[in-house]
Amino acid sequence: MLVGAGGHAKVVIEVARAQGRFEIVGVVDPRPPGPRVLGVPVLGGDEALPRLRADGVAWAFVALGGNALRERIGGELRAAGFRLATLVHPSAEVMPSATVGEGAVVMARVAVSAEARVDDLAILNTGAVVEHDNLIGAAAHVAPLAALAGNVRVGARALIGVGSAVRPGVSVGADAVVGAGAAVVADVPAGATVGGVPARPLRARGGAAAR
Ligand SMILES: CC(=O)SCCNC(=O)CCNC(=O)[C@H](O)C(C)(C)COP(=O)(O)OP(=O)(O)OC[C@H]1O[C@@H](n2cnc3c(N)ncnc32)[C@H](O)[C@@H]1OP(=O)(O)O
Repeated sequence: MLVGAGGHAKVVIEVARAQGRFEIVGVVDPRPPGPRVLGVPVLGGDEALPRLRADGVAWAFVALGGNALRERIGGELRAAGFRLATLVHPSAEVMPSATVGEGAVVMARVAVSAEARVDDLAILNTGAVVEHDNLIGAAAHVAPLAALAGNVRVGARALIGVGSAVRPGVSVGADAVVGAGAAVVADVPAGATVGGVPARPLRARGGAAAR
């Protein structure tokens, strides 16, 4: 069962189908765009969760792009007795010494290198490169084609924007945002928004949709 019926959920459904480990019985979303998402039925809003658990649905996945929201809903699902699935597209390369946490998704053509650690509820989006010894914090999001060199640390709920690059050994703090196309050459404080080449603090206006 998935929580969320938006664009991110569509990709998650495709990844789950390609992986072939889980049968998706339905989607839960209080404001779905329609009765089905890629053919998967919408089963209702949050009120449907206890019934699904009672009916024997054991596994859940939070298919929501917002990092803080995904972390919160993941905690609520666990408290309600669900286990969080780990979804990995078959075209992704996850080296044997790397680990990927519960509730995390690894999209198509992602590379996760030696001894990288990807914590629970993280998103590694299409084509991202997570090099050796990286630590990707809980509910962080590495967007499509972002490249993290060796020994990079990404804090919980941080967003590494599409197509950005992060220098070896750099730490990006919790809840920070790295803008699309940035080159991050120095540590980013928790909660900061940076962008550009090299990345500098931005006076971001905070549009949630842009994230
Ligand atoms: C499958 C998927 O879609 S996954 C989606 C992953 N999401 C992303 O990668 C999104 C990353 N987000 C961004 O890059 C956003 O532009 C943000 C978060 C950096 C800023 O967004 P907002 O807070 O809405 O800021 P806004 O667009 O109003 O721009 C504020 C200023 O920063 C500048 N700016 C915005 N983004 C960037 C950027 N990536 N690099 C450099 N400068 C930027 C703007 O030009 C503007 O400058 P000005 O004040 O001189 O006019």
